[in-house]
Amino acid sequence: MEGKVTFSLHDKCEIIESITEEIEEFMLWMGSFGKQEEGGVTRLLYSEAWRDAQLALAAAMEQAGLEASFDWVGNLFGKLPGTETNKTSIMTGSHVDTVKNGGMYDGTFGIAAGVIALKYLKQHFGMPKRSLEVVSLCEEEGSRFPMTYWGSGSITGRRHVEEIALLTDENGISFREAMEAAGFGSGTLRDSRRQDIGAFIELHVEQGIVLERKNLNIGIVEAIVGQRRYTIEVTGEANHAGTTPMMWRKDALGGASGMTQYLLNAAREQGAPLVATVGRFEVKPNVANVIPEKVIFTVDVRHPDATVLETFCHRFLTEFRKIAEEQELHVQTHLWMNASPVNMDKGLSAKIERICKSHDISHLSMASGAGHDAQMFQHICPSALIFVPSHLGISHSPQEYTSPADLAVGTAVLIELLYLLGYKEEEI
Ligand SMILES: NC(=O)NC(NC(N)=O)C(=O)[O-]
Ligand SMILES: [Zn+2]
Ligand SMILES: [Zn+2]
Repeated sequence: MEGKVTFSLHDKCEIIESITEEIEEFMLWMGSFGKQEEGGVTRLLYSEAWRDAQLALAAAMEQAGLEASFDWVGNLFGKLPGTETNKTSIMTGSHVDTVKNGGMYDGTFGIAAGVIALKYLKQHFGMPKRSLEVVSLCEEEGSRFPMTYWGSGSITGRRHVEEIALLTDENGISFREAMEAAGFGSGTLRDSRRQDIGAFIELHVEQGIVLERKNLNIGIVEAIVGQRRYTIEVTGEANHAGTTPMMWRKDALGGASGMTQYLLNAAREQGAPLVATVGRFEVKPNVANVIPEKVIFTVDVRHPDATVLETFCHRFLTEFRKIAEEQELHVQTHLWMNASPVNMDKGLSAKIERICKSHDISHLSMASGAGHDAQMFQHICPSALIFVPSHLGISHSPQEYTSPADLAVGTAVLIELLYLLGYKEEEI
């Protein structure tokens, strides 16, 4: 194979043409696992839909000529073993889990593109010198349990089994129980921690509107924002809605809504790029004629600067305590996600830029306001994050959409990058 084929603009067009339909079909097929009546996709970690998707993906990987295997937590790998066995692996992929009633592309695209890229490379160039792997990461979103990056975190040593011991989902099912019911967390599977990854490349939909507005094909991510998530529990006193005068109530919802208003106003005041979200809000007992006894809600705050993020969080937590005290409520705050801002690898990003330039693919260096598995990998190896446009900038919604043509351009860039690293042994 050596020297037989080199990439050129002509080849790139051919690649795009030959994979456009394939990627579209793959995406639609994956979107059928966890398809909701409301139109979106729900694949929560270790659920039936999640398991069906992982098992079907394993079969698809084998069909594509890859060696498929699972690790202890349920990450799925498809490997094209390198002929030079002493070299570290080049890994690509993304997460298979979704938010509740989310889109078809978030996470899934990076896996689909990885499988198609490796299949293409094997068919056209045979076995690589350096092992190439595609990974379908078991969890990233934190949608079922208060735990994010469980897949990439387990591989990179940033998440540990002790952390899941006390976690339960909203139905009271424990993390352990769910993991074992799905067939994972057992001794027969190989340990998730990896020390042999030379580079990680994630292809993902932008989930924002920048690329589409600017009419560009590719985003090369320079940095990912820092992100914190809290669960806030406000406790008051349940009492009769008719007989309890307003000034003698301990209304948990009154307090929680004041906290929410404070948070959102403070975020607006602070201005971009800071963002704050209350995405979950649970009232107990949630009955019309009972003063709410308890409210549990989540806070998600993001900013690219760690100090600004820290200062803002300190400010709203102090105010939450003040509001609780004034209204004779009890407030408990639990920080369960604290991801620092991360810069992606400059060398890999420069390579991606070079590929785009050489093929006249329009591109932009940009920041990511969403969290990504690539930020976990960047802690252990050079990692890159490549975006393709999201139509109307909508994500975490059934309306999420990227055209097959845009997906194919991203996949073609991935193919070339993997080719350079795996077959041409370009230095990382
Ligand atoms: N790409 C994502 O949608 N990531 C999401 N999930 C995490 N873990 O950051 C998020 O909320 O940004
Ligand atoms: Zn997401
Ligand atoms: Zn994602």
